[in-house]
Amino acid sequence: WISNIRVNTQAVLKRAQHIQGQKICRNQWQAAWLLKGVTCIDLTTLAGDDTPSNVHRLCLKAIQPVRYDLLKKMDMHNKGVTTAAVCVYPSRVADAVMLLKNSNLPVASVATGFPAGQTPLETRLQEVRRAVADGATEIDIVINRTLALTGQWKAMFDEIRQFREACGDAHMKTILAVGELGTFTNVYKASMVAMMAGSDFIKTSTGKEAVNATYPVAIVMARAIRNYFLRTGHKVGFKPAGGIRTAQECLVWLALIKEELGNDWLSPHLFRLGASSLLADIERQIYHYVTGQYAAYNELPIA
Ligand SMILES: O=C[C@H](O)COP(=O)(O)O
Repeated sequence: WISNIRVNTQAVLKRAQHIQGQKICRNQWQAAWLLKGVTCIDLTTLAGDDTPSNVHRLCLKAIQPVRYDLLKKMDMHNKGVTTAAVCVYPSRVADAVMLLKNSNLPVASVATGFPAGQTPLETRLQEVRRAVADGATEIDIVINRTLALTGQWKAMFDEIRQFREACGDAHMKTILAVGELGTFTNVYKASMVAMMAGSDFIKTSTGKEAVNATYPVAIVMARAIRNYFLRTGHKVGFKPAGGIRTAQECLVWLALIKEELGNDWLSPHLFRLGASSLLADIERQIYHYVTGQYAAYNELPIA
């Protein structure tokens, strides 16, 4: 069944163009959608120079993602607006868990040889177990692109099953690294295999490939999620990640999810935006909505 899957490229591109070209909502509707976007962000730092202190700062930003006075002006100060999670490298999980221990915010860890996934299987499994032991309740694994590109779907399924087992109760998000899969057909197949192997979410990219989250690829993955739901009754989440930086892009992503998957997916349980610098622009747009002016850089703490 997996081998017979084919994707109509032209239809995908046309649909993506249509969604991208739609008018964006304005004023209070835009502010409300942007706040919804904030609650779906996996606030991320995945850099070689990460330290306990920049992870601490990230966690504080995740707890209070938009300035209190701005939320108060919108009567949203007591609605518990936080990001969905923070996402870090395995070595920084303990730092994030310590800072977030009094909040409900989950810590997500990338694992399995992120971003390339080119370490031995046992090392990748060990990395998952270690991140879970340190307190991560969400694990973002990367698939083995070698297996996908050589059509070894059953072997890929078996690997992801092992990651699933290593995750235990932690939610597993499976990163397809779509920019390295070559074709939409491979993206659809990889999505299906990842869902069949027990992924809670499928995620587009690591943020480290040359091409990351694009709207056409999102259409392909969303259709796979929808078809999987129709076949099994099981809802799998979707996480675009990599290169998502502006409030405008956030609005397009939300519109795409609403149209392709429906309102059930418009919640952090089933939708995440993986981003390291998107929040700053959203907060800037909210500042503009509330005050009528654009903020100077010193007026908004950096995410
Ligand atoms: O998983 C999240 C991505 O690595 C974030 O990518 P970004 O730094 O381009 O926002």
